[in-house]
Amino acid sequence: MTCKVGVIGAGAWGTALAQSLASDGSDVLLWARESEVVAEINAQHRNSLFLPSAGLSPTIRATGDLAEMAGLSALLLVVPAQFLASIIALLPKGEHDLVLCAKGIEAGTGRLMSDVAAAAAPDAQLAVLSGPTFAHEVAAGLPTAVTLACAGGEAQWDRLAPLIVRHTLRPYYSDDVIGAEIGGAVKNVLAIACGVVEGLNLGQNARAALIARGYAEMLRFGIARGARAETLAGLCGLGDMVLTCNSTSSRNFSLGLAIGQGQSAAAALSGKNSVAEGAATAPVLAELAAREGIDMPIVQAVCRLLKGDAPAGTVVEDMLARPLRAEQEAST
Ligand SMILES: NC(=O)C1=CN([C@@H]2O[C@H](COP(=O)(O)OP(=O)(O)OC[C@H]3O[C@@H](n4cnc5c(N)ncnc54)[C@H](O)[C@@H]3O)[C@@H](O)[C@H]2O)C=CC1
Ligand SMILES: O=C(CO)COP(=O)(O)O
Repeated sequence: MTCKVGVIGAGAWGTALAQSLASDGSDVLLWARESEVVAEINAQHRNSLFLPSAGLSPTIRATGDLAEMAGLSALLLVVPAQFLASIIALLPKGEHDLVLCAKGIEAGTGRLMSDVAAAAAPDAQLAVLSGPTFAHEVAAGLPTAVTLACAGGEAQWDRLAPLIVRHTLRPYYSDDVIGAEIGGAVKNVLAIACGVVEGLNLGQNARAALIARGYAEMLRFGIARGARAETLAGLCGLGDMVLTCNSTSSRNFSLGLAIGQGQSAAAALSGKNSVAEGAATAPVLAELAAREGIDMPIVQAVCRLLKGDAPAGTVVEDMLARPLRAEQEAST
């Protein structure tokens, strides 16, 4: 079978997406940065560094050479957000579909992933794949649904959906690329906050309040940037919050949990192979919100905790002391 789809980035999510694509016998080309990951996938059909739970299909071929991606119809970009610009600059140029799968905002520039990709690959057709998708569940073939937001509208969806859909991976169409990106980027920061609440043993009422008020922050930021509210209410926004704000399988939630239990963010993040995107996104998101006059107190509180400005208990006391306000103002 001819290979049509390439996956760039063999962390947990890129490996799981490759496994899903290969689940019907399709050939998949998977680029890994680490030579030992390339070797292990090709020889043993495993990725013990990033997704140790999964056995991989022999129709996944790993490579360390991005030039091999030339000529493929669609490339799924699954490197962490902070590395997207450097990797995309190395890709063969072309009019292929680039599907952005990282959830984050570029530190230093404040660019969304679609801004990064549009600048580096002006001829490519951009789409965003995002939703509630723990990698180990997708790799195990458990049912999962995602938003596939296509900048090129339905014509692009007609090309891409057949390449991505599988028995247990179900994409839903959207043309709201910005909404899909903002949902995924902001929920990672909110998942850190929910982990802190868990670490402090503040109870389930507090977590539910944080999810609802965090969603109001996501809406305010998203709408100010041109996202549609209904996109954020879907899989890539609220759907992904329901997953990651409630589970220690989330690296972002687990980071917050460690902070709530008294560890510094630096200690909780050190020595890890895996990424907690919210840690890099929170400061740049807070800065963008402040610059644009968008009220995001939970995001600001996460930033204080990541910087180590105050103990978690003090940050929570400050949140509780905020002036009362009307709930519905949150989404206006
Ligand atoms: N793991 C998951 O369940 C999901 C992850 N995502 C998103 O996918 C993106 C990738 O995350 P994971 O696959 O989980 O990563 P991971 O945490 O499993 O692995 C880290 C990745 O970073 C790469 N990396 C490290 N340094 C690099 C550098 N200098 N340049 C380029 N790449 C470098 C590694 O090669 C590896 O692919 C993130 O934006 C994450 O939010 C989205 C949905 C689900
Ligand atoms: O985005 C994810 C699931 O949708 C994965 O979340 P974490 O990056 O917090 O593990």
